[in-house]
Amino acid sequence: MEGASNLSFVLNKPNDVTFEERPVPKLQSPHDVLVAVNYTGICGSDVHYWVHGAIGHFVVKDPMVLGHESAGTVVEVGSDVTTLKKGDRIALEPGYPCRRCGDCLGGRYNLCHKMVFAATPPYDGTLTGFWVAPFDFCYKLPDNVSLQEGALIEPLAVAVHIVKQARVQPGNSVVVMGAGPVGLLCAAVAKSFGATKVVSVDIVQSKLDFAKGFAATHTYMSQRVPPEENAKNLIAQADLGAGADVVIDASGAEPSIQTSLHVVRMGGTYVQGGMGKSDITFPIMALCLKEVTARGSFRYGSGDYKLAIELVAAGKVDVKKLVNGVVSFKHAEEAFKKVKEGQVIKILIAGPNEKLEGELDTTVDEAKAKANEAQGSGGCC
Ligand SMILES: NC(=O)c1ccc[n+]([C@@H]2O[C@H](COP(=O)([O-])OP(=O)(O)OC[C@H]3O[C@@H](n4cnc5c(N)ncnc54)[C@H](O)[C@@H]3O)[C@@H](O)[C@H]2O)c1
Ligand SMILES: OC[C@H](O)C(O)[C@@H](O)CO
Repeated sequence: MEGASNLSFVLNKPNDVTFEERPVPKLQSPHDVLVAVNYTGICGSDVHYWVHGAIGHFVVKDPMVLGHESAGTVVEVGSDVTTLKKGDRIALEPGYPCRRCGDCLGGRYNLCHKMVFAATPPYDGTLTGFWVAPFDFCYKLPDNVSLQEGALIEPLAVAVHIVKQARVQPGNSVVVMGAGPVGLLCAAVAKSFGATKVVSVDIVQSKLDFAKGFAATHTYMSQRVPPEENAKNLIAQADLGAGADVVIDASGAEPSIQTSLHVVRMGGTYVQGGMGKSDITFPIMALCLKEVTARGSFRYGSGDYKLAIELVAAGKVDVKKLVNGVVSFKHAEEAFKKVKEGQVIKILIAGPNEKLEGELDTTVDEAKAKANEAQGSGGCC
C-alpha cells in the first residue's frame, strides 16, 4: 500500500474532529482481508457521537474514527480466504461478534456482548483509507450494484432486520413511524415482503412527499394531539379499518411510540426500531388488551446483509434515490453539519484515495442545491 493514504476522520471530543494520517492496518488473521474504503454514508449515530460524545452507555473517551456505513474494494487477502480476491467490490458489515457465546451460536450474533462494532466506542470506524475485516463479513457486490449503493447496504440491513422482526406477510398493512433513511427503507422492505398498504408517518411534510415517491402507498402528517386521537385520525386517513397489522417505530420519538400502540390492530405486531430517550411513558394497557406482539430490533444478523444486497440487485429497493450527493473526504465535516441540520437524506463521503470526477465531485452545498431541485420534482426531502 505504498503511497496510499490512510487519512482518517477522527472525533476527539464533542464537536471536535480532525483528519489524521494513520498507519495502514495489517491483517490480524489468515481469514482477514484488507479493504480500500470507497464510500461511507453518515448515520444518525455518527452525528450523535460527534455532537454529544455518547450514546447511552457508549461514551467516547479516546479519539475515535467515525463511520460504519461503507463499501470498498479488496486490496489484500489472507492465506485462508477462498471466497474473495483482490479487486472484488464489497459491502462491509461493520460489527464483528465473538462467534463463541450462546447468542452467536444461537444464531443471534447481533446480540453478542463482545461485539466489536465500528465507530461505537472504544472501536474506530470506517471513515478511513483502509479497513481490515474478516472475509465472511465482506459481501461481494453483484455487477449491477455500484459501490455507492454498496454503502447503503448497512442501513438497508437495519431495515431488513426490523421488517423480519415484524414478520410482515403478503397482504399486510404496515405503518412506519419516521421517514428518515431507516423508516424509508423499512417501508420499501415491507413492500418487497408483500405488504399491500404501507403508510409513512412523519412530522415534516417534505419527508412525507419523498416517502410517497419512494415506497409508501399512503402518508400521514403526525399531529400534536393526544396519541389516541392521532391514531384515530391516522387510521381514518389511511383507511386502516380496525388498525394496522404491523406498526414499526423508526423515529425513536415518544409521541410516535405512544401513537403506534393505538394504531396497531388487535393481535397485531409492534416493532421498536427507533432509538430515542431510554425511558418513556408507554401505553402498556393497549399492549395488554390488544394482545399486541412487541419486539425490539437491534442492528442486523444472519442473512440480513445478503438479503439487503439481493433486494438492491433485484431492483426491489432503489437505494440510489436516497443519495443527495457525494463529497470528497476533505468535506467530511461539512457533510456531517448538513446531516445534522436535516438538509439531506444521505450524503456519501468518498474514501481518501477515491478520485471523484465531474458531477460526482459534489460539495455539500451543491448536494443541497441538487436536493432542493429534486424536492421540486418530488425527488428528495
Ligand atoms: N435499531 C437499530 O439497530 C437502529 C439502527 C440504526 C438507526 N436506528 C434508529 O432508527 C431511527 C431512525 O434512523 P434514521 O437514520 O432514519 O433517523 P432520522 O433522524 O433521519 O429519522 C427519524 C425521523 O423521525 C421523524 N419524527 C420525529 N418525531 C416524529 C413523530 N413524533 N412522529 C413521526 N415521525 C417523527 C423525524 O422527522 C425523522 O424524519 C433513529 O432513532 C436511529 O437511532 C436504530
Ligand atoms: O446501524 C447501526 C447503528 O447505527 C448502531 O448500532 C448505533 O446506533 C449504535 O452503536
